Amino acid sequence: MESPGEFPTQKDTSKNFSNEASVVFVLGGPASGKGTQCPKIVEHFGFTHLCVGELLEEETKSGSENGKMIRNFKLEGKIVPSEVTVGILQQAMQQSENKKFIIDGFPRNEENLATFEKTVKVEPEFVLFFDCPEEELKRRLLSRNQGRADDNPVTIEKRLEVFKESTLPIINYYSSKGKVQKINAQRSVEQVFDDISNVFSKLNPGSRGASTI
Ligand SMILES: Nc1ncnc2c1ncn2[C@@H]1O[C@H](COP(=O)(O)OP(=O)(O)OP(=O)(O)O)[C@@H](O)[C@H]1O
Ligand SMILES: O=c1ccn([C@@H]2O[C@H](COP(=O)(O)O)[C@@H](O)[C@H]2O)c(=O)[nH]1
Ligand SMILES: [Mg+2]
Repeated sequence: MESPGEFPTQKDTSKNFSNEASVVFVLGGPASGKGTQCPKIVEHFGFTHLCVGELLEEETKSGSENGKMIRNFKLEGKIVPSEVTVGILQQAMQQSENKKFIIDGFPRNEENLATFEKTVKVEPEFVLFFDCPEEELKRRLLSRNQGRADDNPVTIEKRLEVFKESTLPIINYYSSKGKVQKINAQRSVEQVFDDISNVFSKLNPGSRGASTI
């Protein structure tokens, strides 16, 4: 167990966030297109994109003990402990002027969700779910070619397993609450964004104030 000093400060932000932050979670299998579509949502709908995988990647460059641990977890396709991830995410939310967030690739499992609910205390307006067949995900992962250490055949298999075992239940949980907006992600980038635009135009997230837990 690392010293508490290793973690970013986790202030109780319930007062800050409960009345002003608006959150949309963006979930889907690895390479389903989340990182391709989120900048378009930023451009057209004024959200701030927080890609949790990238925030964790930045931490690996800090040279901290947490950074080393995160690098190993990512290489093994495992989900980083929630207190670390939520600490980093919460810090990014606090530092942002904009309080409308699309949170990409989180929550990945029950522990992530429970820690976010307990700490950040913001209920997502909805979950944008990129639905894509596994064969297409594998094809995209093997041809992404962006230098990601976790885009190798062994880690890809692990990430796909973790998605099915740990993240699909989170999507099903929000689905049972009527909060999932499912997008067919196996179409062109433009067609996928057309559907996303329809969802954001219809639901207009961020317009009614925050949803608190
Ligand atoms: N609609 C699409 N059709 C075909 N290829 C796509 C589409 N959307 C994205 N891609 C390609 O698939 C690959 C993965 O996309 P992207 O990085 O956006 O996925 P991701 O969901 O963010 O993945 P990860 O969870 O691994 O970060 C990239 O090479 C991207 O160019
Ligand atoms: O909430 C999260 C998000 C990501 N991770 C780790 O990062 C990699 C890559 O994430 P992408 O969203 O696919 O870019 C993922 O495999 C996990 O190891 C995490 O632990 N928790
Ligand atoms: Mg991504």
